[in-house]
Amino acid sequence: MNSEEPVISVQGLRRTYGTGQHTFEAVRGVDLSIRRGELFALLGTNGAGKTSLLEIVEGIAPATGGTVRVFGKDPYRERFEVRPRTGIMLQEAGFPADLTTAETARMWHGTLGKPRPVEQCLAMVGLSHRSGVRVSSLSGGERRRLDLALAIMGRPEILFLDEPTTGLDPQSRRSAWDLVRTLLGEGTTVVLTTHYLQEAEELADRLAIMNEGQVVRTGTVADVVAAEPARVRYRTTDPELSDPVALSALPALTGRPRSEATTVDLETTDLQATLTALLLRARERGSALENLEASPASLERAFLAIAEGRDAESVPAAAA
Ligand SMILES: Nc1ncnc2c1ncn2[C@@H]1O[C@H](COP(=O)(O)OP(=O)(O)OP(=O)(O)O)[C@@H](O)[C@H]1O
Repeated sequence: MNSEEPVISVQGLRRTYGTGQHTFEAVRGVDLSIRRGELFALLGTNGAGKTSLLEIVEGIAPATGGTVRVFGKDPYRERFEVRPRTGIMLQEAGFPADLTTAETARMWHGTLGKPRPVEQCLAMVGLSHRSGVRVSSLSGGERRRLDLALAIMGRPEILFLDEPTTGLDPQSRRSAWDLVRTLLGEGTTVVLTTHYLQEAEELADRLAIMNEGQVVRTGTVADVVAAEPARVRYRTTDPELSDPVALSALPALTGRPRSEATTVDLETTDLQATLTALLLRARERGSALENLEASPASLERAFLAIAEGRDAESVPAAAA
């Protein structure tokens, strides 16, 4: 395999659950390309299809349609070649409850080719002091960390992390991020799903946002944020500064200005240009812009716009 080729390549991927009249298409034609050594984050609302997609890429389930290649191979049909090179942390692991942390780790260790030592893995996730404790007595966050320890034990070239930090306290979450950064530094490719947008902002080289089984946005965090407008809001009693038609001449607006009672909302692709023109106009007229708020675009806003069906690219630009 050429080193320039993506380590994961997904084309036209579909996954349907059920048969006959009761089918549900959870993944509806997804294309993705993930490069060696990057962290790729998969974001989306509950039920968007992230896990359904990941399970196919992980080789756990077959695709209903389309193609997936991991290291240039089919991860489901050629599972025995692909699986030893990957590490998977599922949303729920299901360990035998009566084994201790160390026994669980040793059991998993025995199934791997060139594993990291058990003690090293437990230390990497901060669980050394819980080695002798039964899994049933671990806290939810400690179980997530044990999951992570097992996922990295086989020195995977690709690590799949499905909501790895759910249930972790803020300090443990940051420790997990540090561990992921260390693994990235060693050349590991990481595919992450998360509902913590800050996690994606901190870690992701590139990301995709899924909605209703499709990828609706992909790129770096900066690319995705750039597609989302900034917002300006103020209150005024000046009819000229609250008239949507008069305001439409302001530069860089996306969508039509909205005015309700005395509150005005604007969206812009260039916050500075719009604000400058607006403030000059207010000064010329001797009018006050009360409670003036200007908020730049963010990943959270881009996500919410997609989740609420207000996808930025589908909003028509205002007439200049
Ligand atoms: N075995 C199944 N049979 C039928 N429908 C399923 C099955 N598994 C998942 N689904 C449906 O497929 C859709 C996608 O589910 P999936 O778990 O992939 O979403 P997700 O993006 O991972 O969500 P979450 O963020 O909540 O984990 C959901 O509507 C879900 O109800």
